[in-house]
Amino acid sequence: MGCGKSYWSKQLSRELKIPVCDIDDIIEDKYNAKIWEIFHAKGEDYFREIEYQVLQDLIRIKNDCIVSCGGGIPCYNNNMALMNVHGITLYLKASKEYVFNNLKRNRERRPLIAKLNDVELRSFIDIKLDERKSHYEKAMYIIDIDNIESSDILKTVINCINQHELNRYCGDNPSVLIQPPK
Ligand SMILES: Nc1ncnc2c1ncn2[C@@H]1O[C@H](COP(=O)(O)OP(=O)(O)OP(=O)(O)O)[C@@H](O)[C@H]1O
Ligand SMILES: O=C(O)C1=C[C@@H](O)[C@@H](O)[C@H](O)C1
Ligand SMILES: [Mg+2]
Repeated sequence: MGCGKSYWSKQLSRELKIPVCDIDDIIEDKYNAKIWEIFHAKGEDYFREIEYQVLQDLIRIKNDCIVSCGGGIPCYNNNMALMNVHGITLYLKASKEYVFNNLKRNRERRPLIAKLNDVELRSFIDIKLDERKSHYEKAMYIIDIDNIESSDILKTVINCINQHELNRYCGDNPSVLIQPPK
């Protein structure tokens, strides 16, 4: 939630030349409405259902892409398990202060925090991150972004993906790892 998934996934997409699918953006395009408008008109339960549908659509299409999920996705339905089965999942773990600094700007675009003042926003982040922690931590990789220079975050994400692919390729035959290039 607010840790920079949308921001970093776009950078990652440019770097790896793999398309990015930001689930919030897909929903806004598909329903021709802003996320906050959907929340206001139809409520949160409806929004969680369409998030789930869009995630399933992305899985069905099976194109290689970088998916930036909404902050709530891992905590509803069986979304986290689905993402773990069908992709490589990374949690950009950020402290409450880091998230506050990201979210205090443009909060009107996020329906869950639009009407909160700074004190209320801090309290919301405090409660939500505690509530969501166990879901977020089911990701395959956890990157502690508070302790990484901003200029190194992308590199760390790419290293994680490469390492994952290498392990998957090698399976239980680690000798592949040490073969020199032909
Ligand atoms: N490294 C960064 N440098 C500058 N701005 C950043 C950085 N990371 C995040 N931001 C800004 O912080 C805000 C929150 O980031 P972003 O929207 O990417 O978070 P998110 O994890 O996608 O949130 P959500 O869970 O709501 O989808 C945005 O305004 C974004 O531009
Ligand atoms: O943390 C959340 O629950 C949300 C995060 C955003 O990505 C949007 O999906 C929406 O504002 C809800
Ligand atoms: Mg986002």
